[in-house]
Amino acid sequence: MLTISCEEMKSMDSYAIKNIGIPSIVLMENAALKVIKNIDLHNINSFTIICGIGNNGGDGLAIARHLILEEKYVDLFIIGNLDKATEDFNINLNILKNMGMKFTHITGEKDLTILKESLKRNDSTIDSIFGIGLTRNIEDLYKEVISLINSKSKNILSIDIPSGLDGDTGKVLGISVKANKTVTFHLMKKGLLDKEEYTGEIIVEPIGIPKKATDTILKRME
Ligand SMILES: NC(=O)C1=CN([C@@H]2O[C@H](COP(=O)(O)OP(=O)(O)OC[C@H]3O[C@@H](n4cnc5c(N)ncnc54)[C@H](O)[C@@H]3O)[C@@H](O)[C@H]2O)[C@@H](O)CC1
Ligand SMILES: [K+]
Repeated sequence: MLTISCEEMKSMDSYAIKNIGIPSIVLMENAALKVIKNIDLHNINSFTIICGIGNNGGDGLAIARHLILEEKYVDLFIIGNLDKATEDFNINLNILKNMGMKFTHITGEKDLTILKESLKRNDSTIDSIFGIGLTRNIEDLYKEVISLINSKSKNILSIDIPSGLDGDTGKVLGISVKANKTVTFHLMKKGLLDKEEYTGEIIVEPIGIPKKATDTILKRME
């Protein structure tokens, strides 16, 4: 099976956006719908969704929106500096705000208590903290959040990459989510191979990046 690096994924993303003209928000929406497709909506009715402030978090916000439209119960948590959020994250956060969706911004211990209760109560946890943008060891509040996710969740679904796993080497950067299932976008990432303990079942879902983008980048990086 073809596996790619985070760098190659970023290049394919940006080729599709810049050279082919697919708006990045379209790719994000496609990604969200592919995750929804892999959720058993007949048996899972309540979700705790934890979002970072990058595009992995943006995926989580779009997923939250579609679950709400499916009349599911969603507790939404965001961790990170909202002033540094990406454009696509903000588009999806703005939509949720306009829909009247409340969220807990995790900034301290009291928010961790709210998170813990949510994780214990709900059927499923969706990990949308970090994807291919994880660059360094996870520390502090992020570490506490991931530890709670691992210890209190009934079932964990990771978006693109279990948060904490290096997408290229598979190394655990301080701590990593231990998912039951990971839905990764476009192509298999090198770092997910043989990491069952952290990825759980891996599902690879195309998100609308044309073959021309993939082939161009693979040729460039030969
Ligand atoms: N149009 C697109 O670009 C698409 C992107 N997608 C999603 O976007 C993800 C990549 O998004 P980003 O590149 O924004 O990055 P991430 O969302 O993976 O990372 C978020 C942010 O975390 C910060 N960070 C990294 N390591 C950290 C650490 N140890 N502690 C605290 N903060 C840390 C980084 O500054 C980064 O901005 C993919 O994994 C995928 O889920 C998908 O929606 C497909 C489309
Ligand atoms: K993730």
